[in-house]
Amino acid sequence: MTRALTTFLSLFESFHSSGSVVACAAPFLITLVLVLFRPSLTRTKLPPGPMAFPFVGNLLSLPTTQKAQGLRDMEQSKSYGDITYFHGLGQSLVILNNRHAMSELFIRRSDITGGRPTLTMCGELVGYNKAIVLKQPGKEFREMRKELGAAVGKGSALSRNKLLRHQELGRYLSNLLETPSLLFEHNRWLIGTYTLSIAYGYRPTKFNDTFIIAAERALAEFVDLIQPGTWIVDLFPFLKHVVLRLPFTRYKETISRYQESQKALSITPFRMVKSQLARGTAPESVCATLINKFPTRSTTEEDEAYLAWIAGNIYAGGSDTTVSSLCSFYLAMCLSPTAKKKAQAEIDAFTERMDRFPNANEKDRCPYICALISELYRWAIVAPLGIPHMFTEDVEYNGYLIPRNTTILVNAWAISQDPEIYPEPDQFRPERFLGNKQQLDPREYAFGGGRRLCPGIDLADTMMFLALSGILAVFEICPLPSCPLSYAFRDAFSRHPLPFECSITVRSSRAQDWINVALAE
Ligand code: HEM
Repeated sequence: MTRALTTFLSLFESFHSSGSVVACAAPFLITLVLVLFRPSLTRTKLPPGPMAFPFVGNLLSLPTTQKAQGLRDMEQSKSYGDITYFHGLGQSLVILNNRHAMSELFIRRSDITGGRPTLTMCGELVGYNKAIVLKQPGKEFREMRKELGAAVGKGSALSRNKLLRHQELGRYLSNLLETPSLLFEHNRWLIGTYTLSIAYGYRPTKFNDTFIIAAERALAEFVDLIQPGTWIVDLFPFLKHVVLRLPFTRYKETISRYQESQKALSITPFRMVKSQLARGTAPESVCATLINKFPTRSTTEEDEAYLAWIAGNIYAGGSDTTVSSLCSFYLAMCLSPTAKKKAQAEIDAFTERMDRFPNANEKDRCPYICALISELYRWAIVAPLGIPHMFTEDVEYNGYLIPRNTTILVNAWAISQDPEIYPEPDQFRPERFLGNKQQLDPREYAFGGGRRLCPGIDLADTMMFLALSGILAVFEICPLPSCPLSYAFRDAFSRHPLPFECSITVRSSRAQDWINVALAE
């Protein structure tokens, strides 16, 4: 309809310039068009947004950092309502400001909100469009999600107790005790080890493991690649043929460098497992299971990429995000001694009775620690604006028309801080998720939603549960009087607490025993 109206307006302009014939016919034409298009005229009302300027629209009002954007959108939601609309340079974007808009548009209309914005540079030119996260909905997307869900979702066939071993946790605790100042590096190592052993049966022994370094480089480049406004080919895809030929732009070198990193994250570990399988030495893993299940799908490079990117999503999607929650846990324990004491009492009762740390399938025996994990997902939300989706059709909402191909962001940060859902939202309070009157589970928005809901929620819960149980059983975590702590985060694609120091000491003489038991497993 928008196109019909535009065509009409340009027709009207050309008639207007051609003189008297039109002068006579114009009233008739106007009446005809008004009658024909009247319902659609009211429908084409776009959602409200900040003031627009020619050409750039109101894109300049888009704040640059995610936290600022979250804050600002909360402000804006008071003036614009549920949704805020940005447009310019041929692009349009809508931010869903609250839980109501999220469930109405994102979840109830998940049939048309499952697309991803097309990223020519990152997806097409560097090759990340083979990864689930950038795949457009369709048969292959559904199949990949199904396989990943079967591998890491609830009730997956893989034995988590075997893959996420206490031995790695014991090594983490022991290393952390030796060098507590390297807290963030130890956290990265533990989650890296967990995700790599699930994906490939691979267990790095040191921080500077070659695979972890290559994967981290690829993820950093991925973040660089998806930054809005960085790559001209994302705004004007037809330029991709031009920029590749231009001398001096270095596009070609950049693309091939990024392609190499992309393959180091996906194809290299895949081929490692493939040759281990051929030699009969492959440990249990998602990748080995996939190769055995689809023996004919790993002959061409295209097929390899398909399987490699099912397993590749585990490290790519699960490491940086879970590390963020694990780092926030230490911050929360320093700032909320009451929550820490209650969690320690729960884990002490477990370890005294069982003489070991809990296993992956024993979450229900530690409800306070599970509630603490939920509160971490809310209090220190990892992806404040989620990952952009795209409307695959025009949609009407509250009398507004949101055009097809509009990018959608959910302001998950605003939901997590809504005082009507979470009284005193800045307080860290696991009790919100215990008892009869529980508050909204943050898994309903902190992991995205609809058809693209994060497939790793259950795995993230399990990794967090194992890590937190061990840490709480063994360590006393306290703020350092010399280093004031603050609730401050590095704003990026995923949010991480800013580096901080805290005191990490052994809680009791038995703590060293628990570490030794774990190391010996
Ligand atoms: C605390 C941990 C985690 C957080 C906060 C998190 C958050 C998210 C969010 C917000 C999305 C976007 C969903 C959407 O577009 O609506 C997402 C997608 C995704 N996550 Fe996670 N995630 C976490 C852990 C994991 C883990 C452990 C895995 C491993 C399997 C994983 C794999 C993925 C994948 C593959 C996608 C893309 C899904 C798609 O595009 O269809 N995530 N995650």
